[in-house]
Amino acid sequence: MSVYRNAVWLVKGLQEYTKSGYEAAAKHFVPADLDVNLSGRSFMITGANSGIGKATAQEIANRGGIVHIVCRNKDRAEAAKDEIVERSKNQNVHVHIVDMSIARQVWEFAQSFSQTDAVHVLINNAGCMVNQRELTEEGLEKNFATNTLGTYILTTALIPALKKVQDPRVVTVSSGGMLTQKLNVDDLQCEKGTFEGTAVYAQNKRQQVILTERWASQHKEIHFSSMHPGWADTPAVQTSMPSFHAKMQSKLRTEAMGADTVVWLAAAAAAVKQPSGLFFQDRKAVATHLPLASSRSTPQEEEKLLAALEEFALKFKP
Ligand SMILES: NC(=O)c1ccc[n+]([C@@H]2O[C@H](COP(=O)([O-])OP(=O)(O)OC[C@H]3O[C@@H](n4cnc5c(N)ncnc54)[C@H](O)[C@@H]3O)[C@@H](O)[C@H]2O)c1
Repeated sequence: MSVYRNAVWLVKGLQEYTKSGYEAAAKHFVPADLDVNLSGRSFMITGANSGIGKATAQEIANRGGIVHIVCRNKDRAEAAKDEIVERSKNQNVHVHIVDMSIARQVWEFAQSFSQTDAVHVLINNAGCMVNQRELTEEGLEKNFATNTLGTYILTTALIPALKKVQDPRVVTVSSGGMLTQKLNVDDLQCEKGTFEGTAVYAQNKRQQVILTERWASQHKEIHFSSMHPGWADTPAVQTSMPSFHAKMQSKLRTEAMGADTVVWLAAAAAAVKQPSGLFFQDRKAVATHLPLASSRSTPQEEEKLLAALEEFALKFKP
């Protein structure tokens, strides 16, 4: 089955996820959707010192939003902030230093942030594809800790604050790669079989899509969406997938093209006219399963994922 899924997905990717796929889709965009003034609205963006996250932060700052960038490395975060401020002339850009793979840090940050600041839109963008099985200082597999557990803790910890504001939204930057995976709750720490970074990453991205659906059904006051940015030329693709990057370089999207649907979901009025919980690509809700891929999970498997994440999260709650 995985050979079938990978083959169908690659053909789809070559048509849709590339720069030409973006240009074809963009012909149907409504440009006025992003003619918005975001002053007074607060956007938290994880992993915003580079790539899609930084391009998103720039677009939001350009429209007057209050931008909170959540990054691991202080120097890189400050440099990104300076660039965003310089280009947008918007001084309302704030840096927060958090390692999203360390559950305790994510908890502490979310709790202290919600005591002092408001958040209207949370953008879960930070992500990684670590190709060897590596453990965090808390003993968790690093891809899972960053992509799934970090996203889970930050989102659930901010839900009470999101419920206090007007038009709250959560956008999670997943990946079309998740289409190759069926949810697997039996090996969240990747202890069984051979470790393959791309598959582990895609499994985490599937988990993000399921979390988005679950959160949408549990918290009706908040608009949740997950999305695929397409294949964009970013540091993550250059370092984690060097041979894919070398082969595809001329066909990859720019970072701004990758960020377009994130910005649209975070800022456009049209986005919240769509139901909550869907998966987007190029400003359109798209299927979360390939045809005949047998990748659907049962409600019991999804409940098991949520219960496991809750258990991990509570273990590290300060
Ligand atoms: N570029 C693509 O083609 C593509 C395709 C599908 C999905 N994505 C997703 O887009 C998102 C952004 O990736 P990108 O391609 O812009 O790459 P990127 O490397 O530029 O961005 C990833 C960001 O996440 C940050 N990050 C990683 N681990 C972190 C941690 N532990 N704590 C805090 N921050 C951390 C990085 O520092 C970086 O700023 C990711 O979630 C990625 O999975 C990208």
